[in-house]
Amino acid sequence: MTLPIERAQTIAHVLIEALPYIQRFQGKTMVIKYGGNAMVDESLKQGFARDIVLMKLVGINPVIVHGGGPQIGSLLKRLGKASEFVQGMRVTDSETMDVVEMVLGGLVNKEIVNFINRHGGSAVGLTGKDGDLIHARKLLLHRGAPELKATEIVDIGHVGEVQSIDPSIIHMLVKSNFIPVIAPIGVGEDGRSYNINADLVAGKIAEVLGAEKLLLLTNIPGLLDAEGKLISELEVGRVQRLIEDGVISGGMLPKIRCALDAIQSGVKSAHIIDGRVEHAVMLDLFTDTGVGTLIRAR
Ligand SMILES: Nc1ncnc2c1ncn2[C@@H]1O[C@H](COP(=O)(O)OP(=O)(O)O)[C@@H](O)[C@H]1O
Ligand SMILES: CC(=O)N[C@@H](CCC(=O)OP(=O)(O)O)C(=O)O
Repeated sequence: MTLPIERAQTIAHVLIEALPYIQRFQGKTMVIKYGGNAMVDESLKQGFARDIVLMKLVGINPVIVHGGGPQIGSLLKRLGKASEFVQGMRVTDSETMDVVEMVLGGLVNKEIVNFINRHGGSAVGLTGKDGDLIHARKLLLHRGAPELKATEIVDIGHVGEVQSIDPSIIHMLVKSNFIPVIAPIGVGEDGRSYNINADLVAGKIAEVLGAEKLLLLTNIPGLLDAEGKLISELEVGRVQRLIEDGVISGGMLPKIRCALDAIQSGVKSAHIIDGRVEHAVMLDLFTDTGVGTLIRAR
């Protein structure tokens, strides 16, 4: 079957327009955080898988870190357990930790791996335990006002923060043309598992790999201001005020913090984008300003 000439010309134009971006990003690493809220339906998941396979095919190295908060929440609910969050972090007792490991390291991780492989890629799923990838320590959250020296430490159980990353396994996989798909579970010095917010893991992995971009796919068009309008480029100096005024809250807090840390540590830019938009990854990659909120070093 041959394509009508107009259709073939359109395809040729699109490919030519993508060429400078492909040339610019060839050989570069992009860390993509695929949030649980962005994994909403089959066609979006397939579109995501296709974007990742295409990226790899044109010589860009995608490294995926995924979440799965809503998926953990729904299994907990079926087990009769409520989800509780403090500053965007899930309170994680031992029973919840088992569920987190099952859902993130098992169901969600393997679903993403499977989708990518079904679309022609070669994905390999890992948790932070595999290849000793993510070393974690217990996260101590402070509640209160530090300027009043009135902070109180809140214990939220088996929740971790990244202590260090050993990227050897990622380098090995990327060199052999595999696409790493990483679940945000870390291991402590005592061998215990820690539940880590996926944004924080993605940020640290982007730092350690010296990634070109950190893409954070979520379920909102980007960072919104007090009026609900999209902030298309975030000035770093504005962040503290937005947090103090309560404009940035909940799950957006770790996202903004990790994006800022990443760009301060050498990642060229971080983008918060709407994973519910079809081919969000391609749209961001192959346009100058991208879609959603751009955060970049000055
Ligand atoms: N200023 C803000 N702009 C956009 N979203 C915000 C803001 N403050 C809080 N949020 C919340 O953060 C959520 C995204 O974080 P989260 O639910 O953890 O997403 P994900 O599962 O994709 O990591 C948004 O859906 C929104 O409810
Ligand atoms: C400590 C903590 O909150 N961990 C998260 C890990 C998953 C995650 O981050 O998923 P999303 O990116 O889909 O929100 C959780 O248990 O929900």
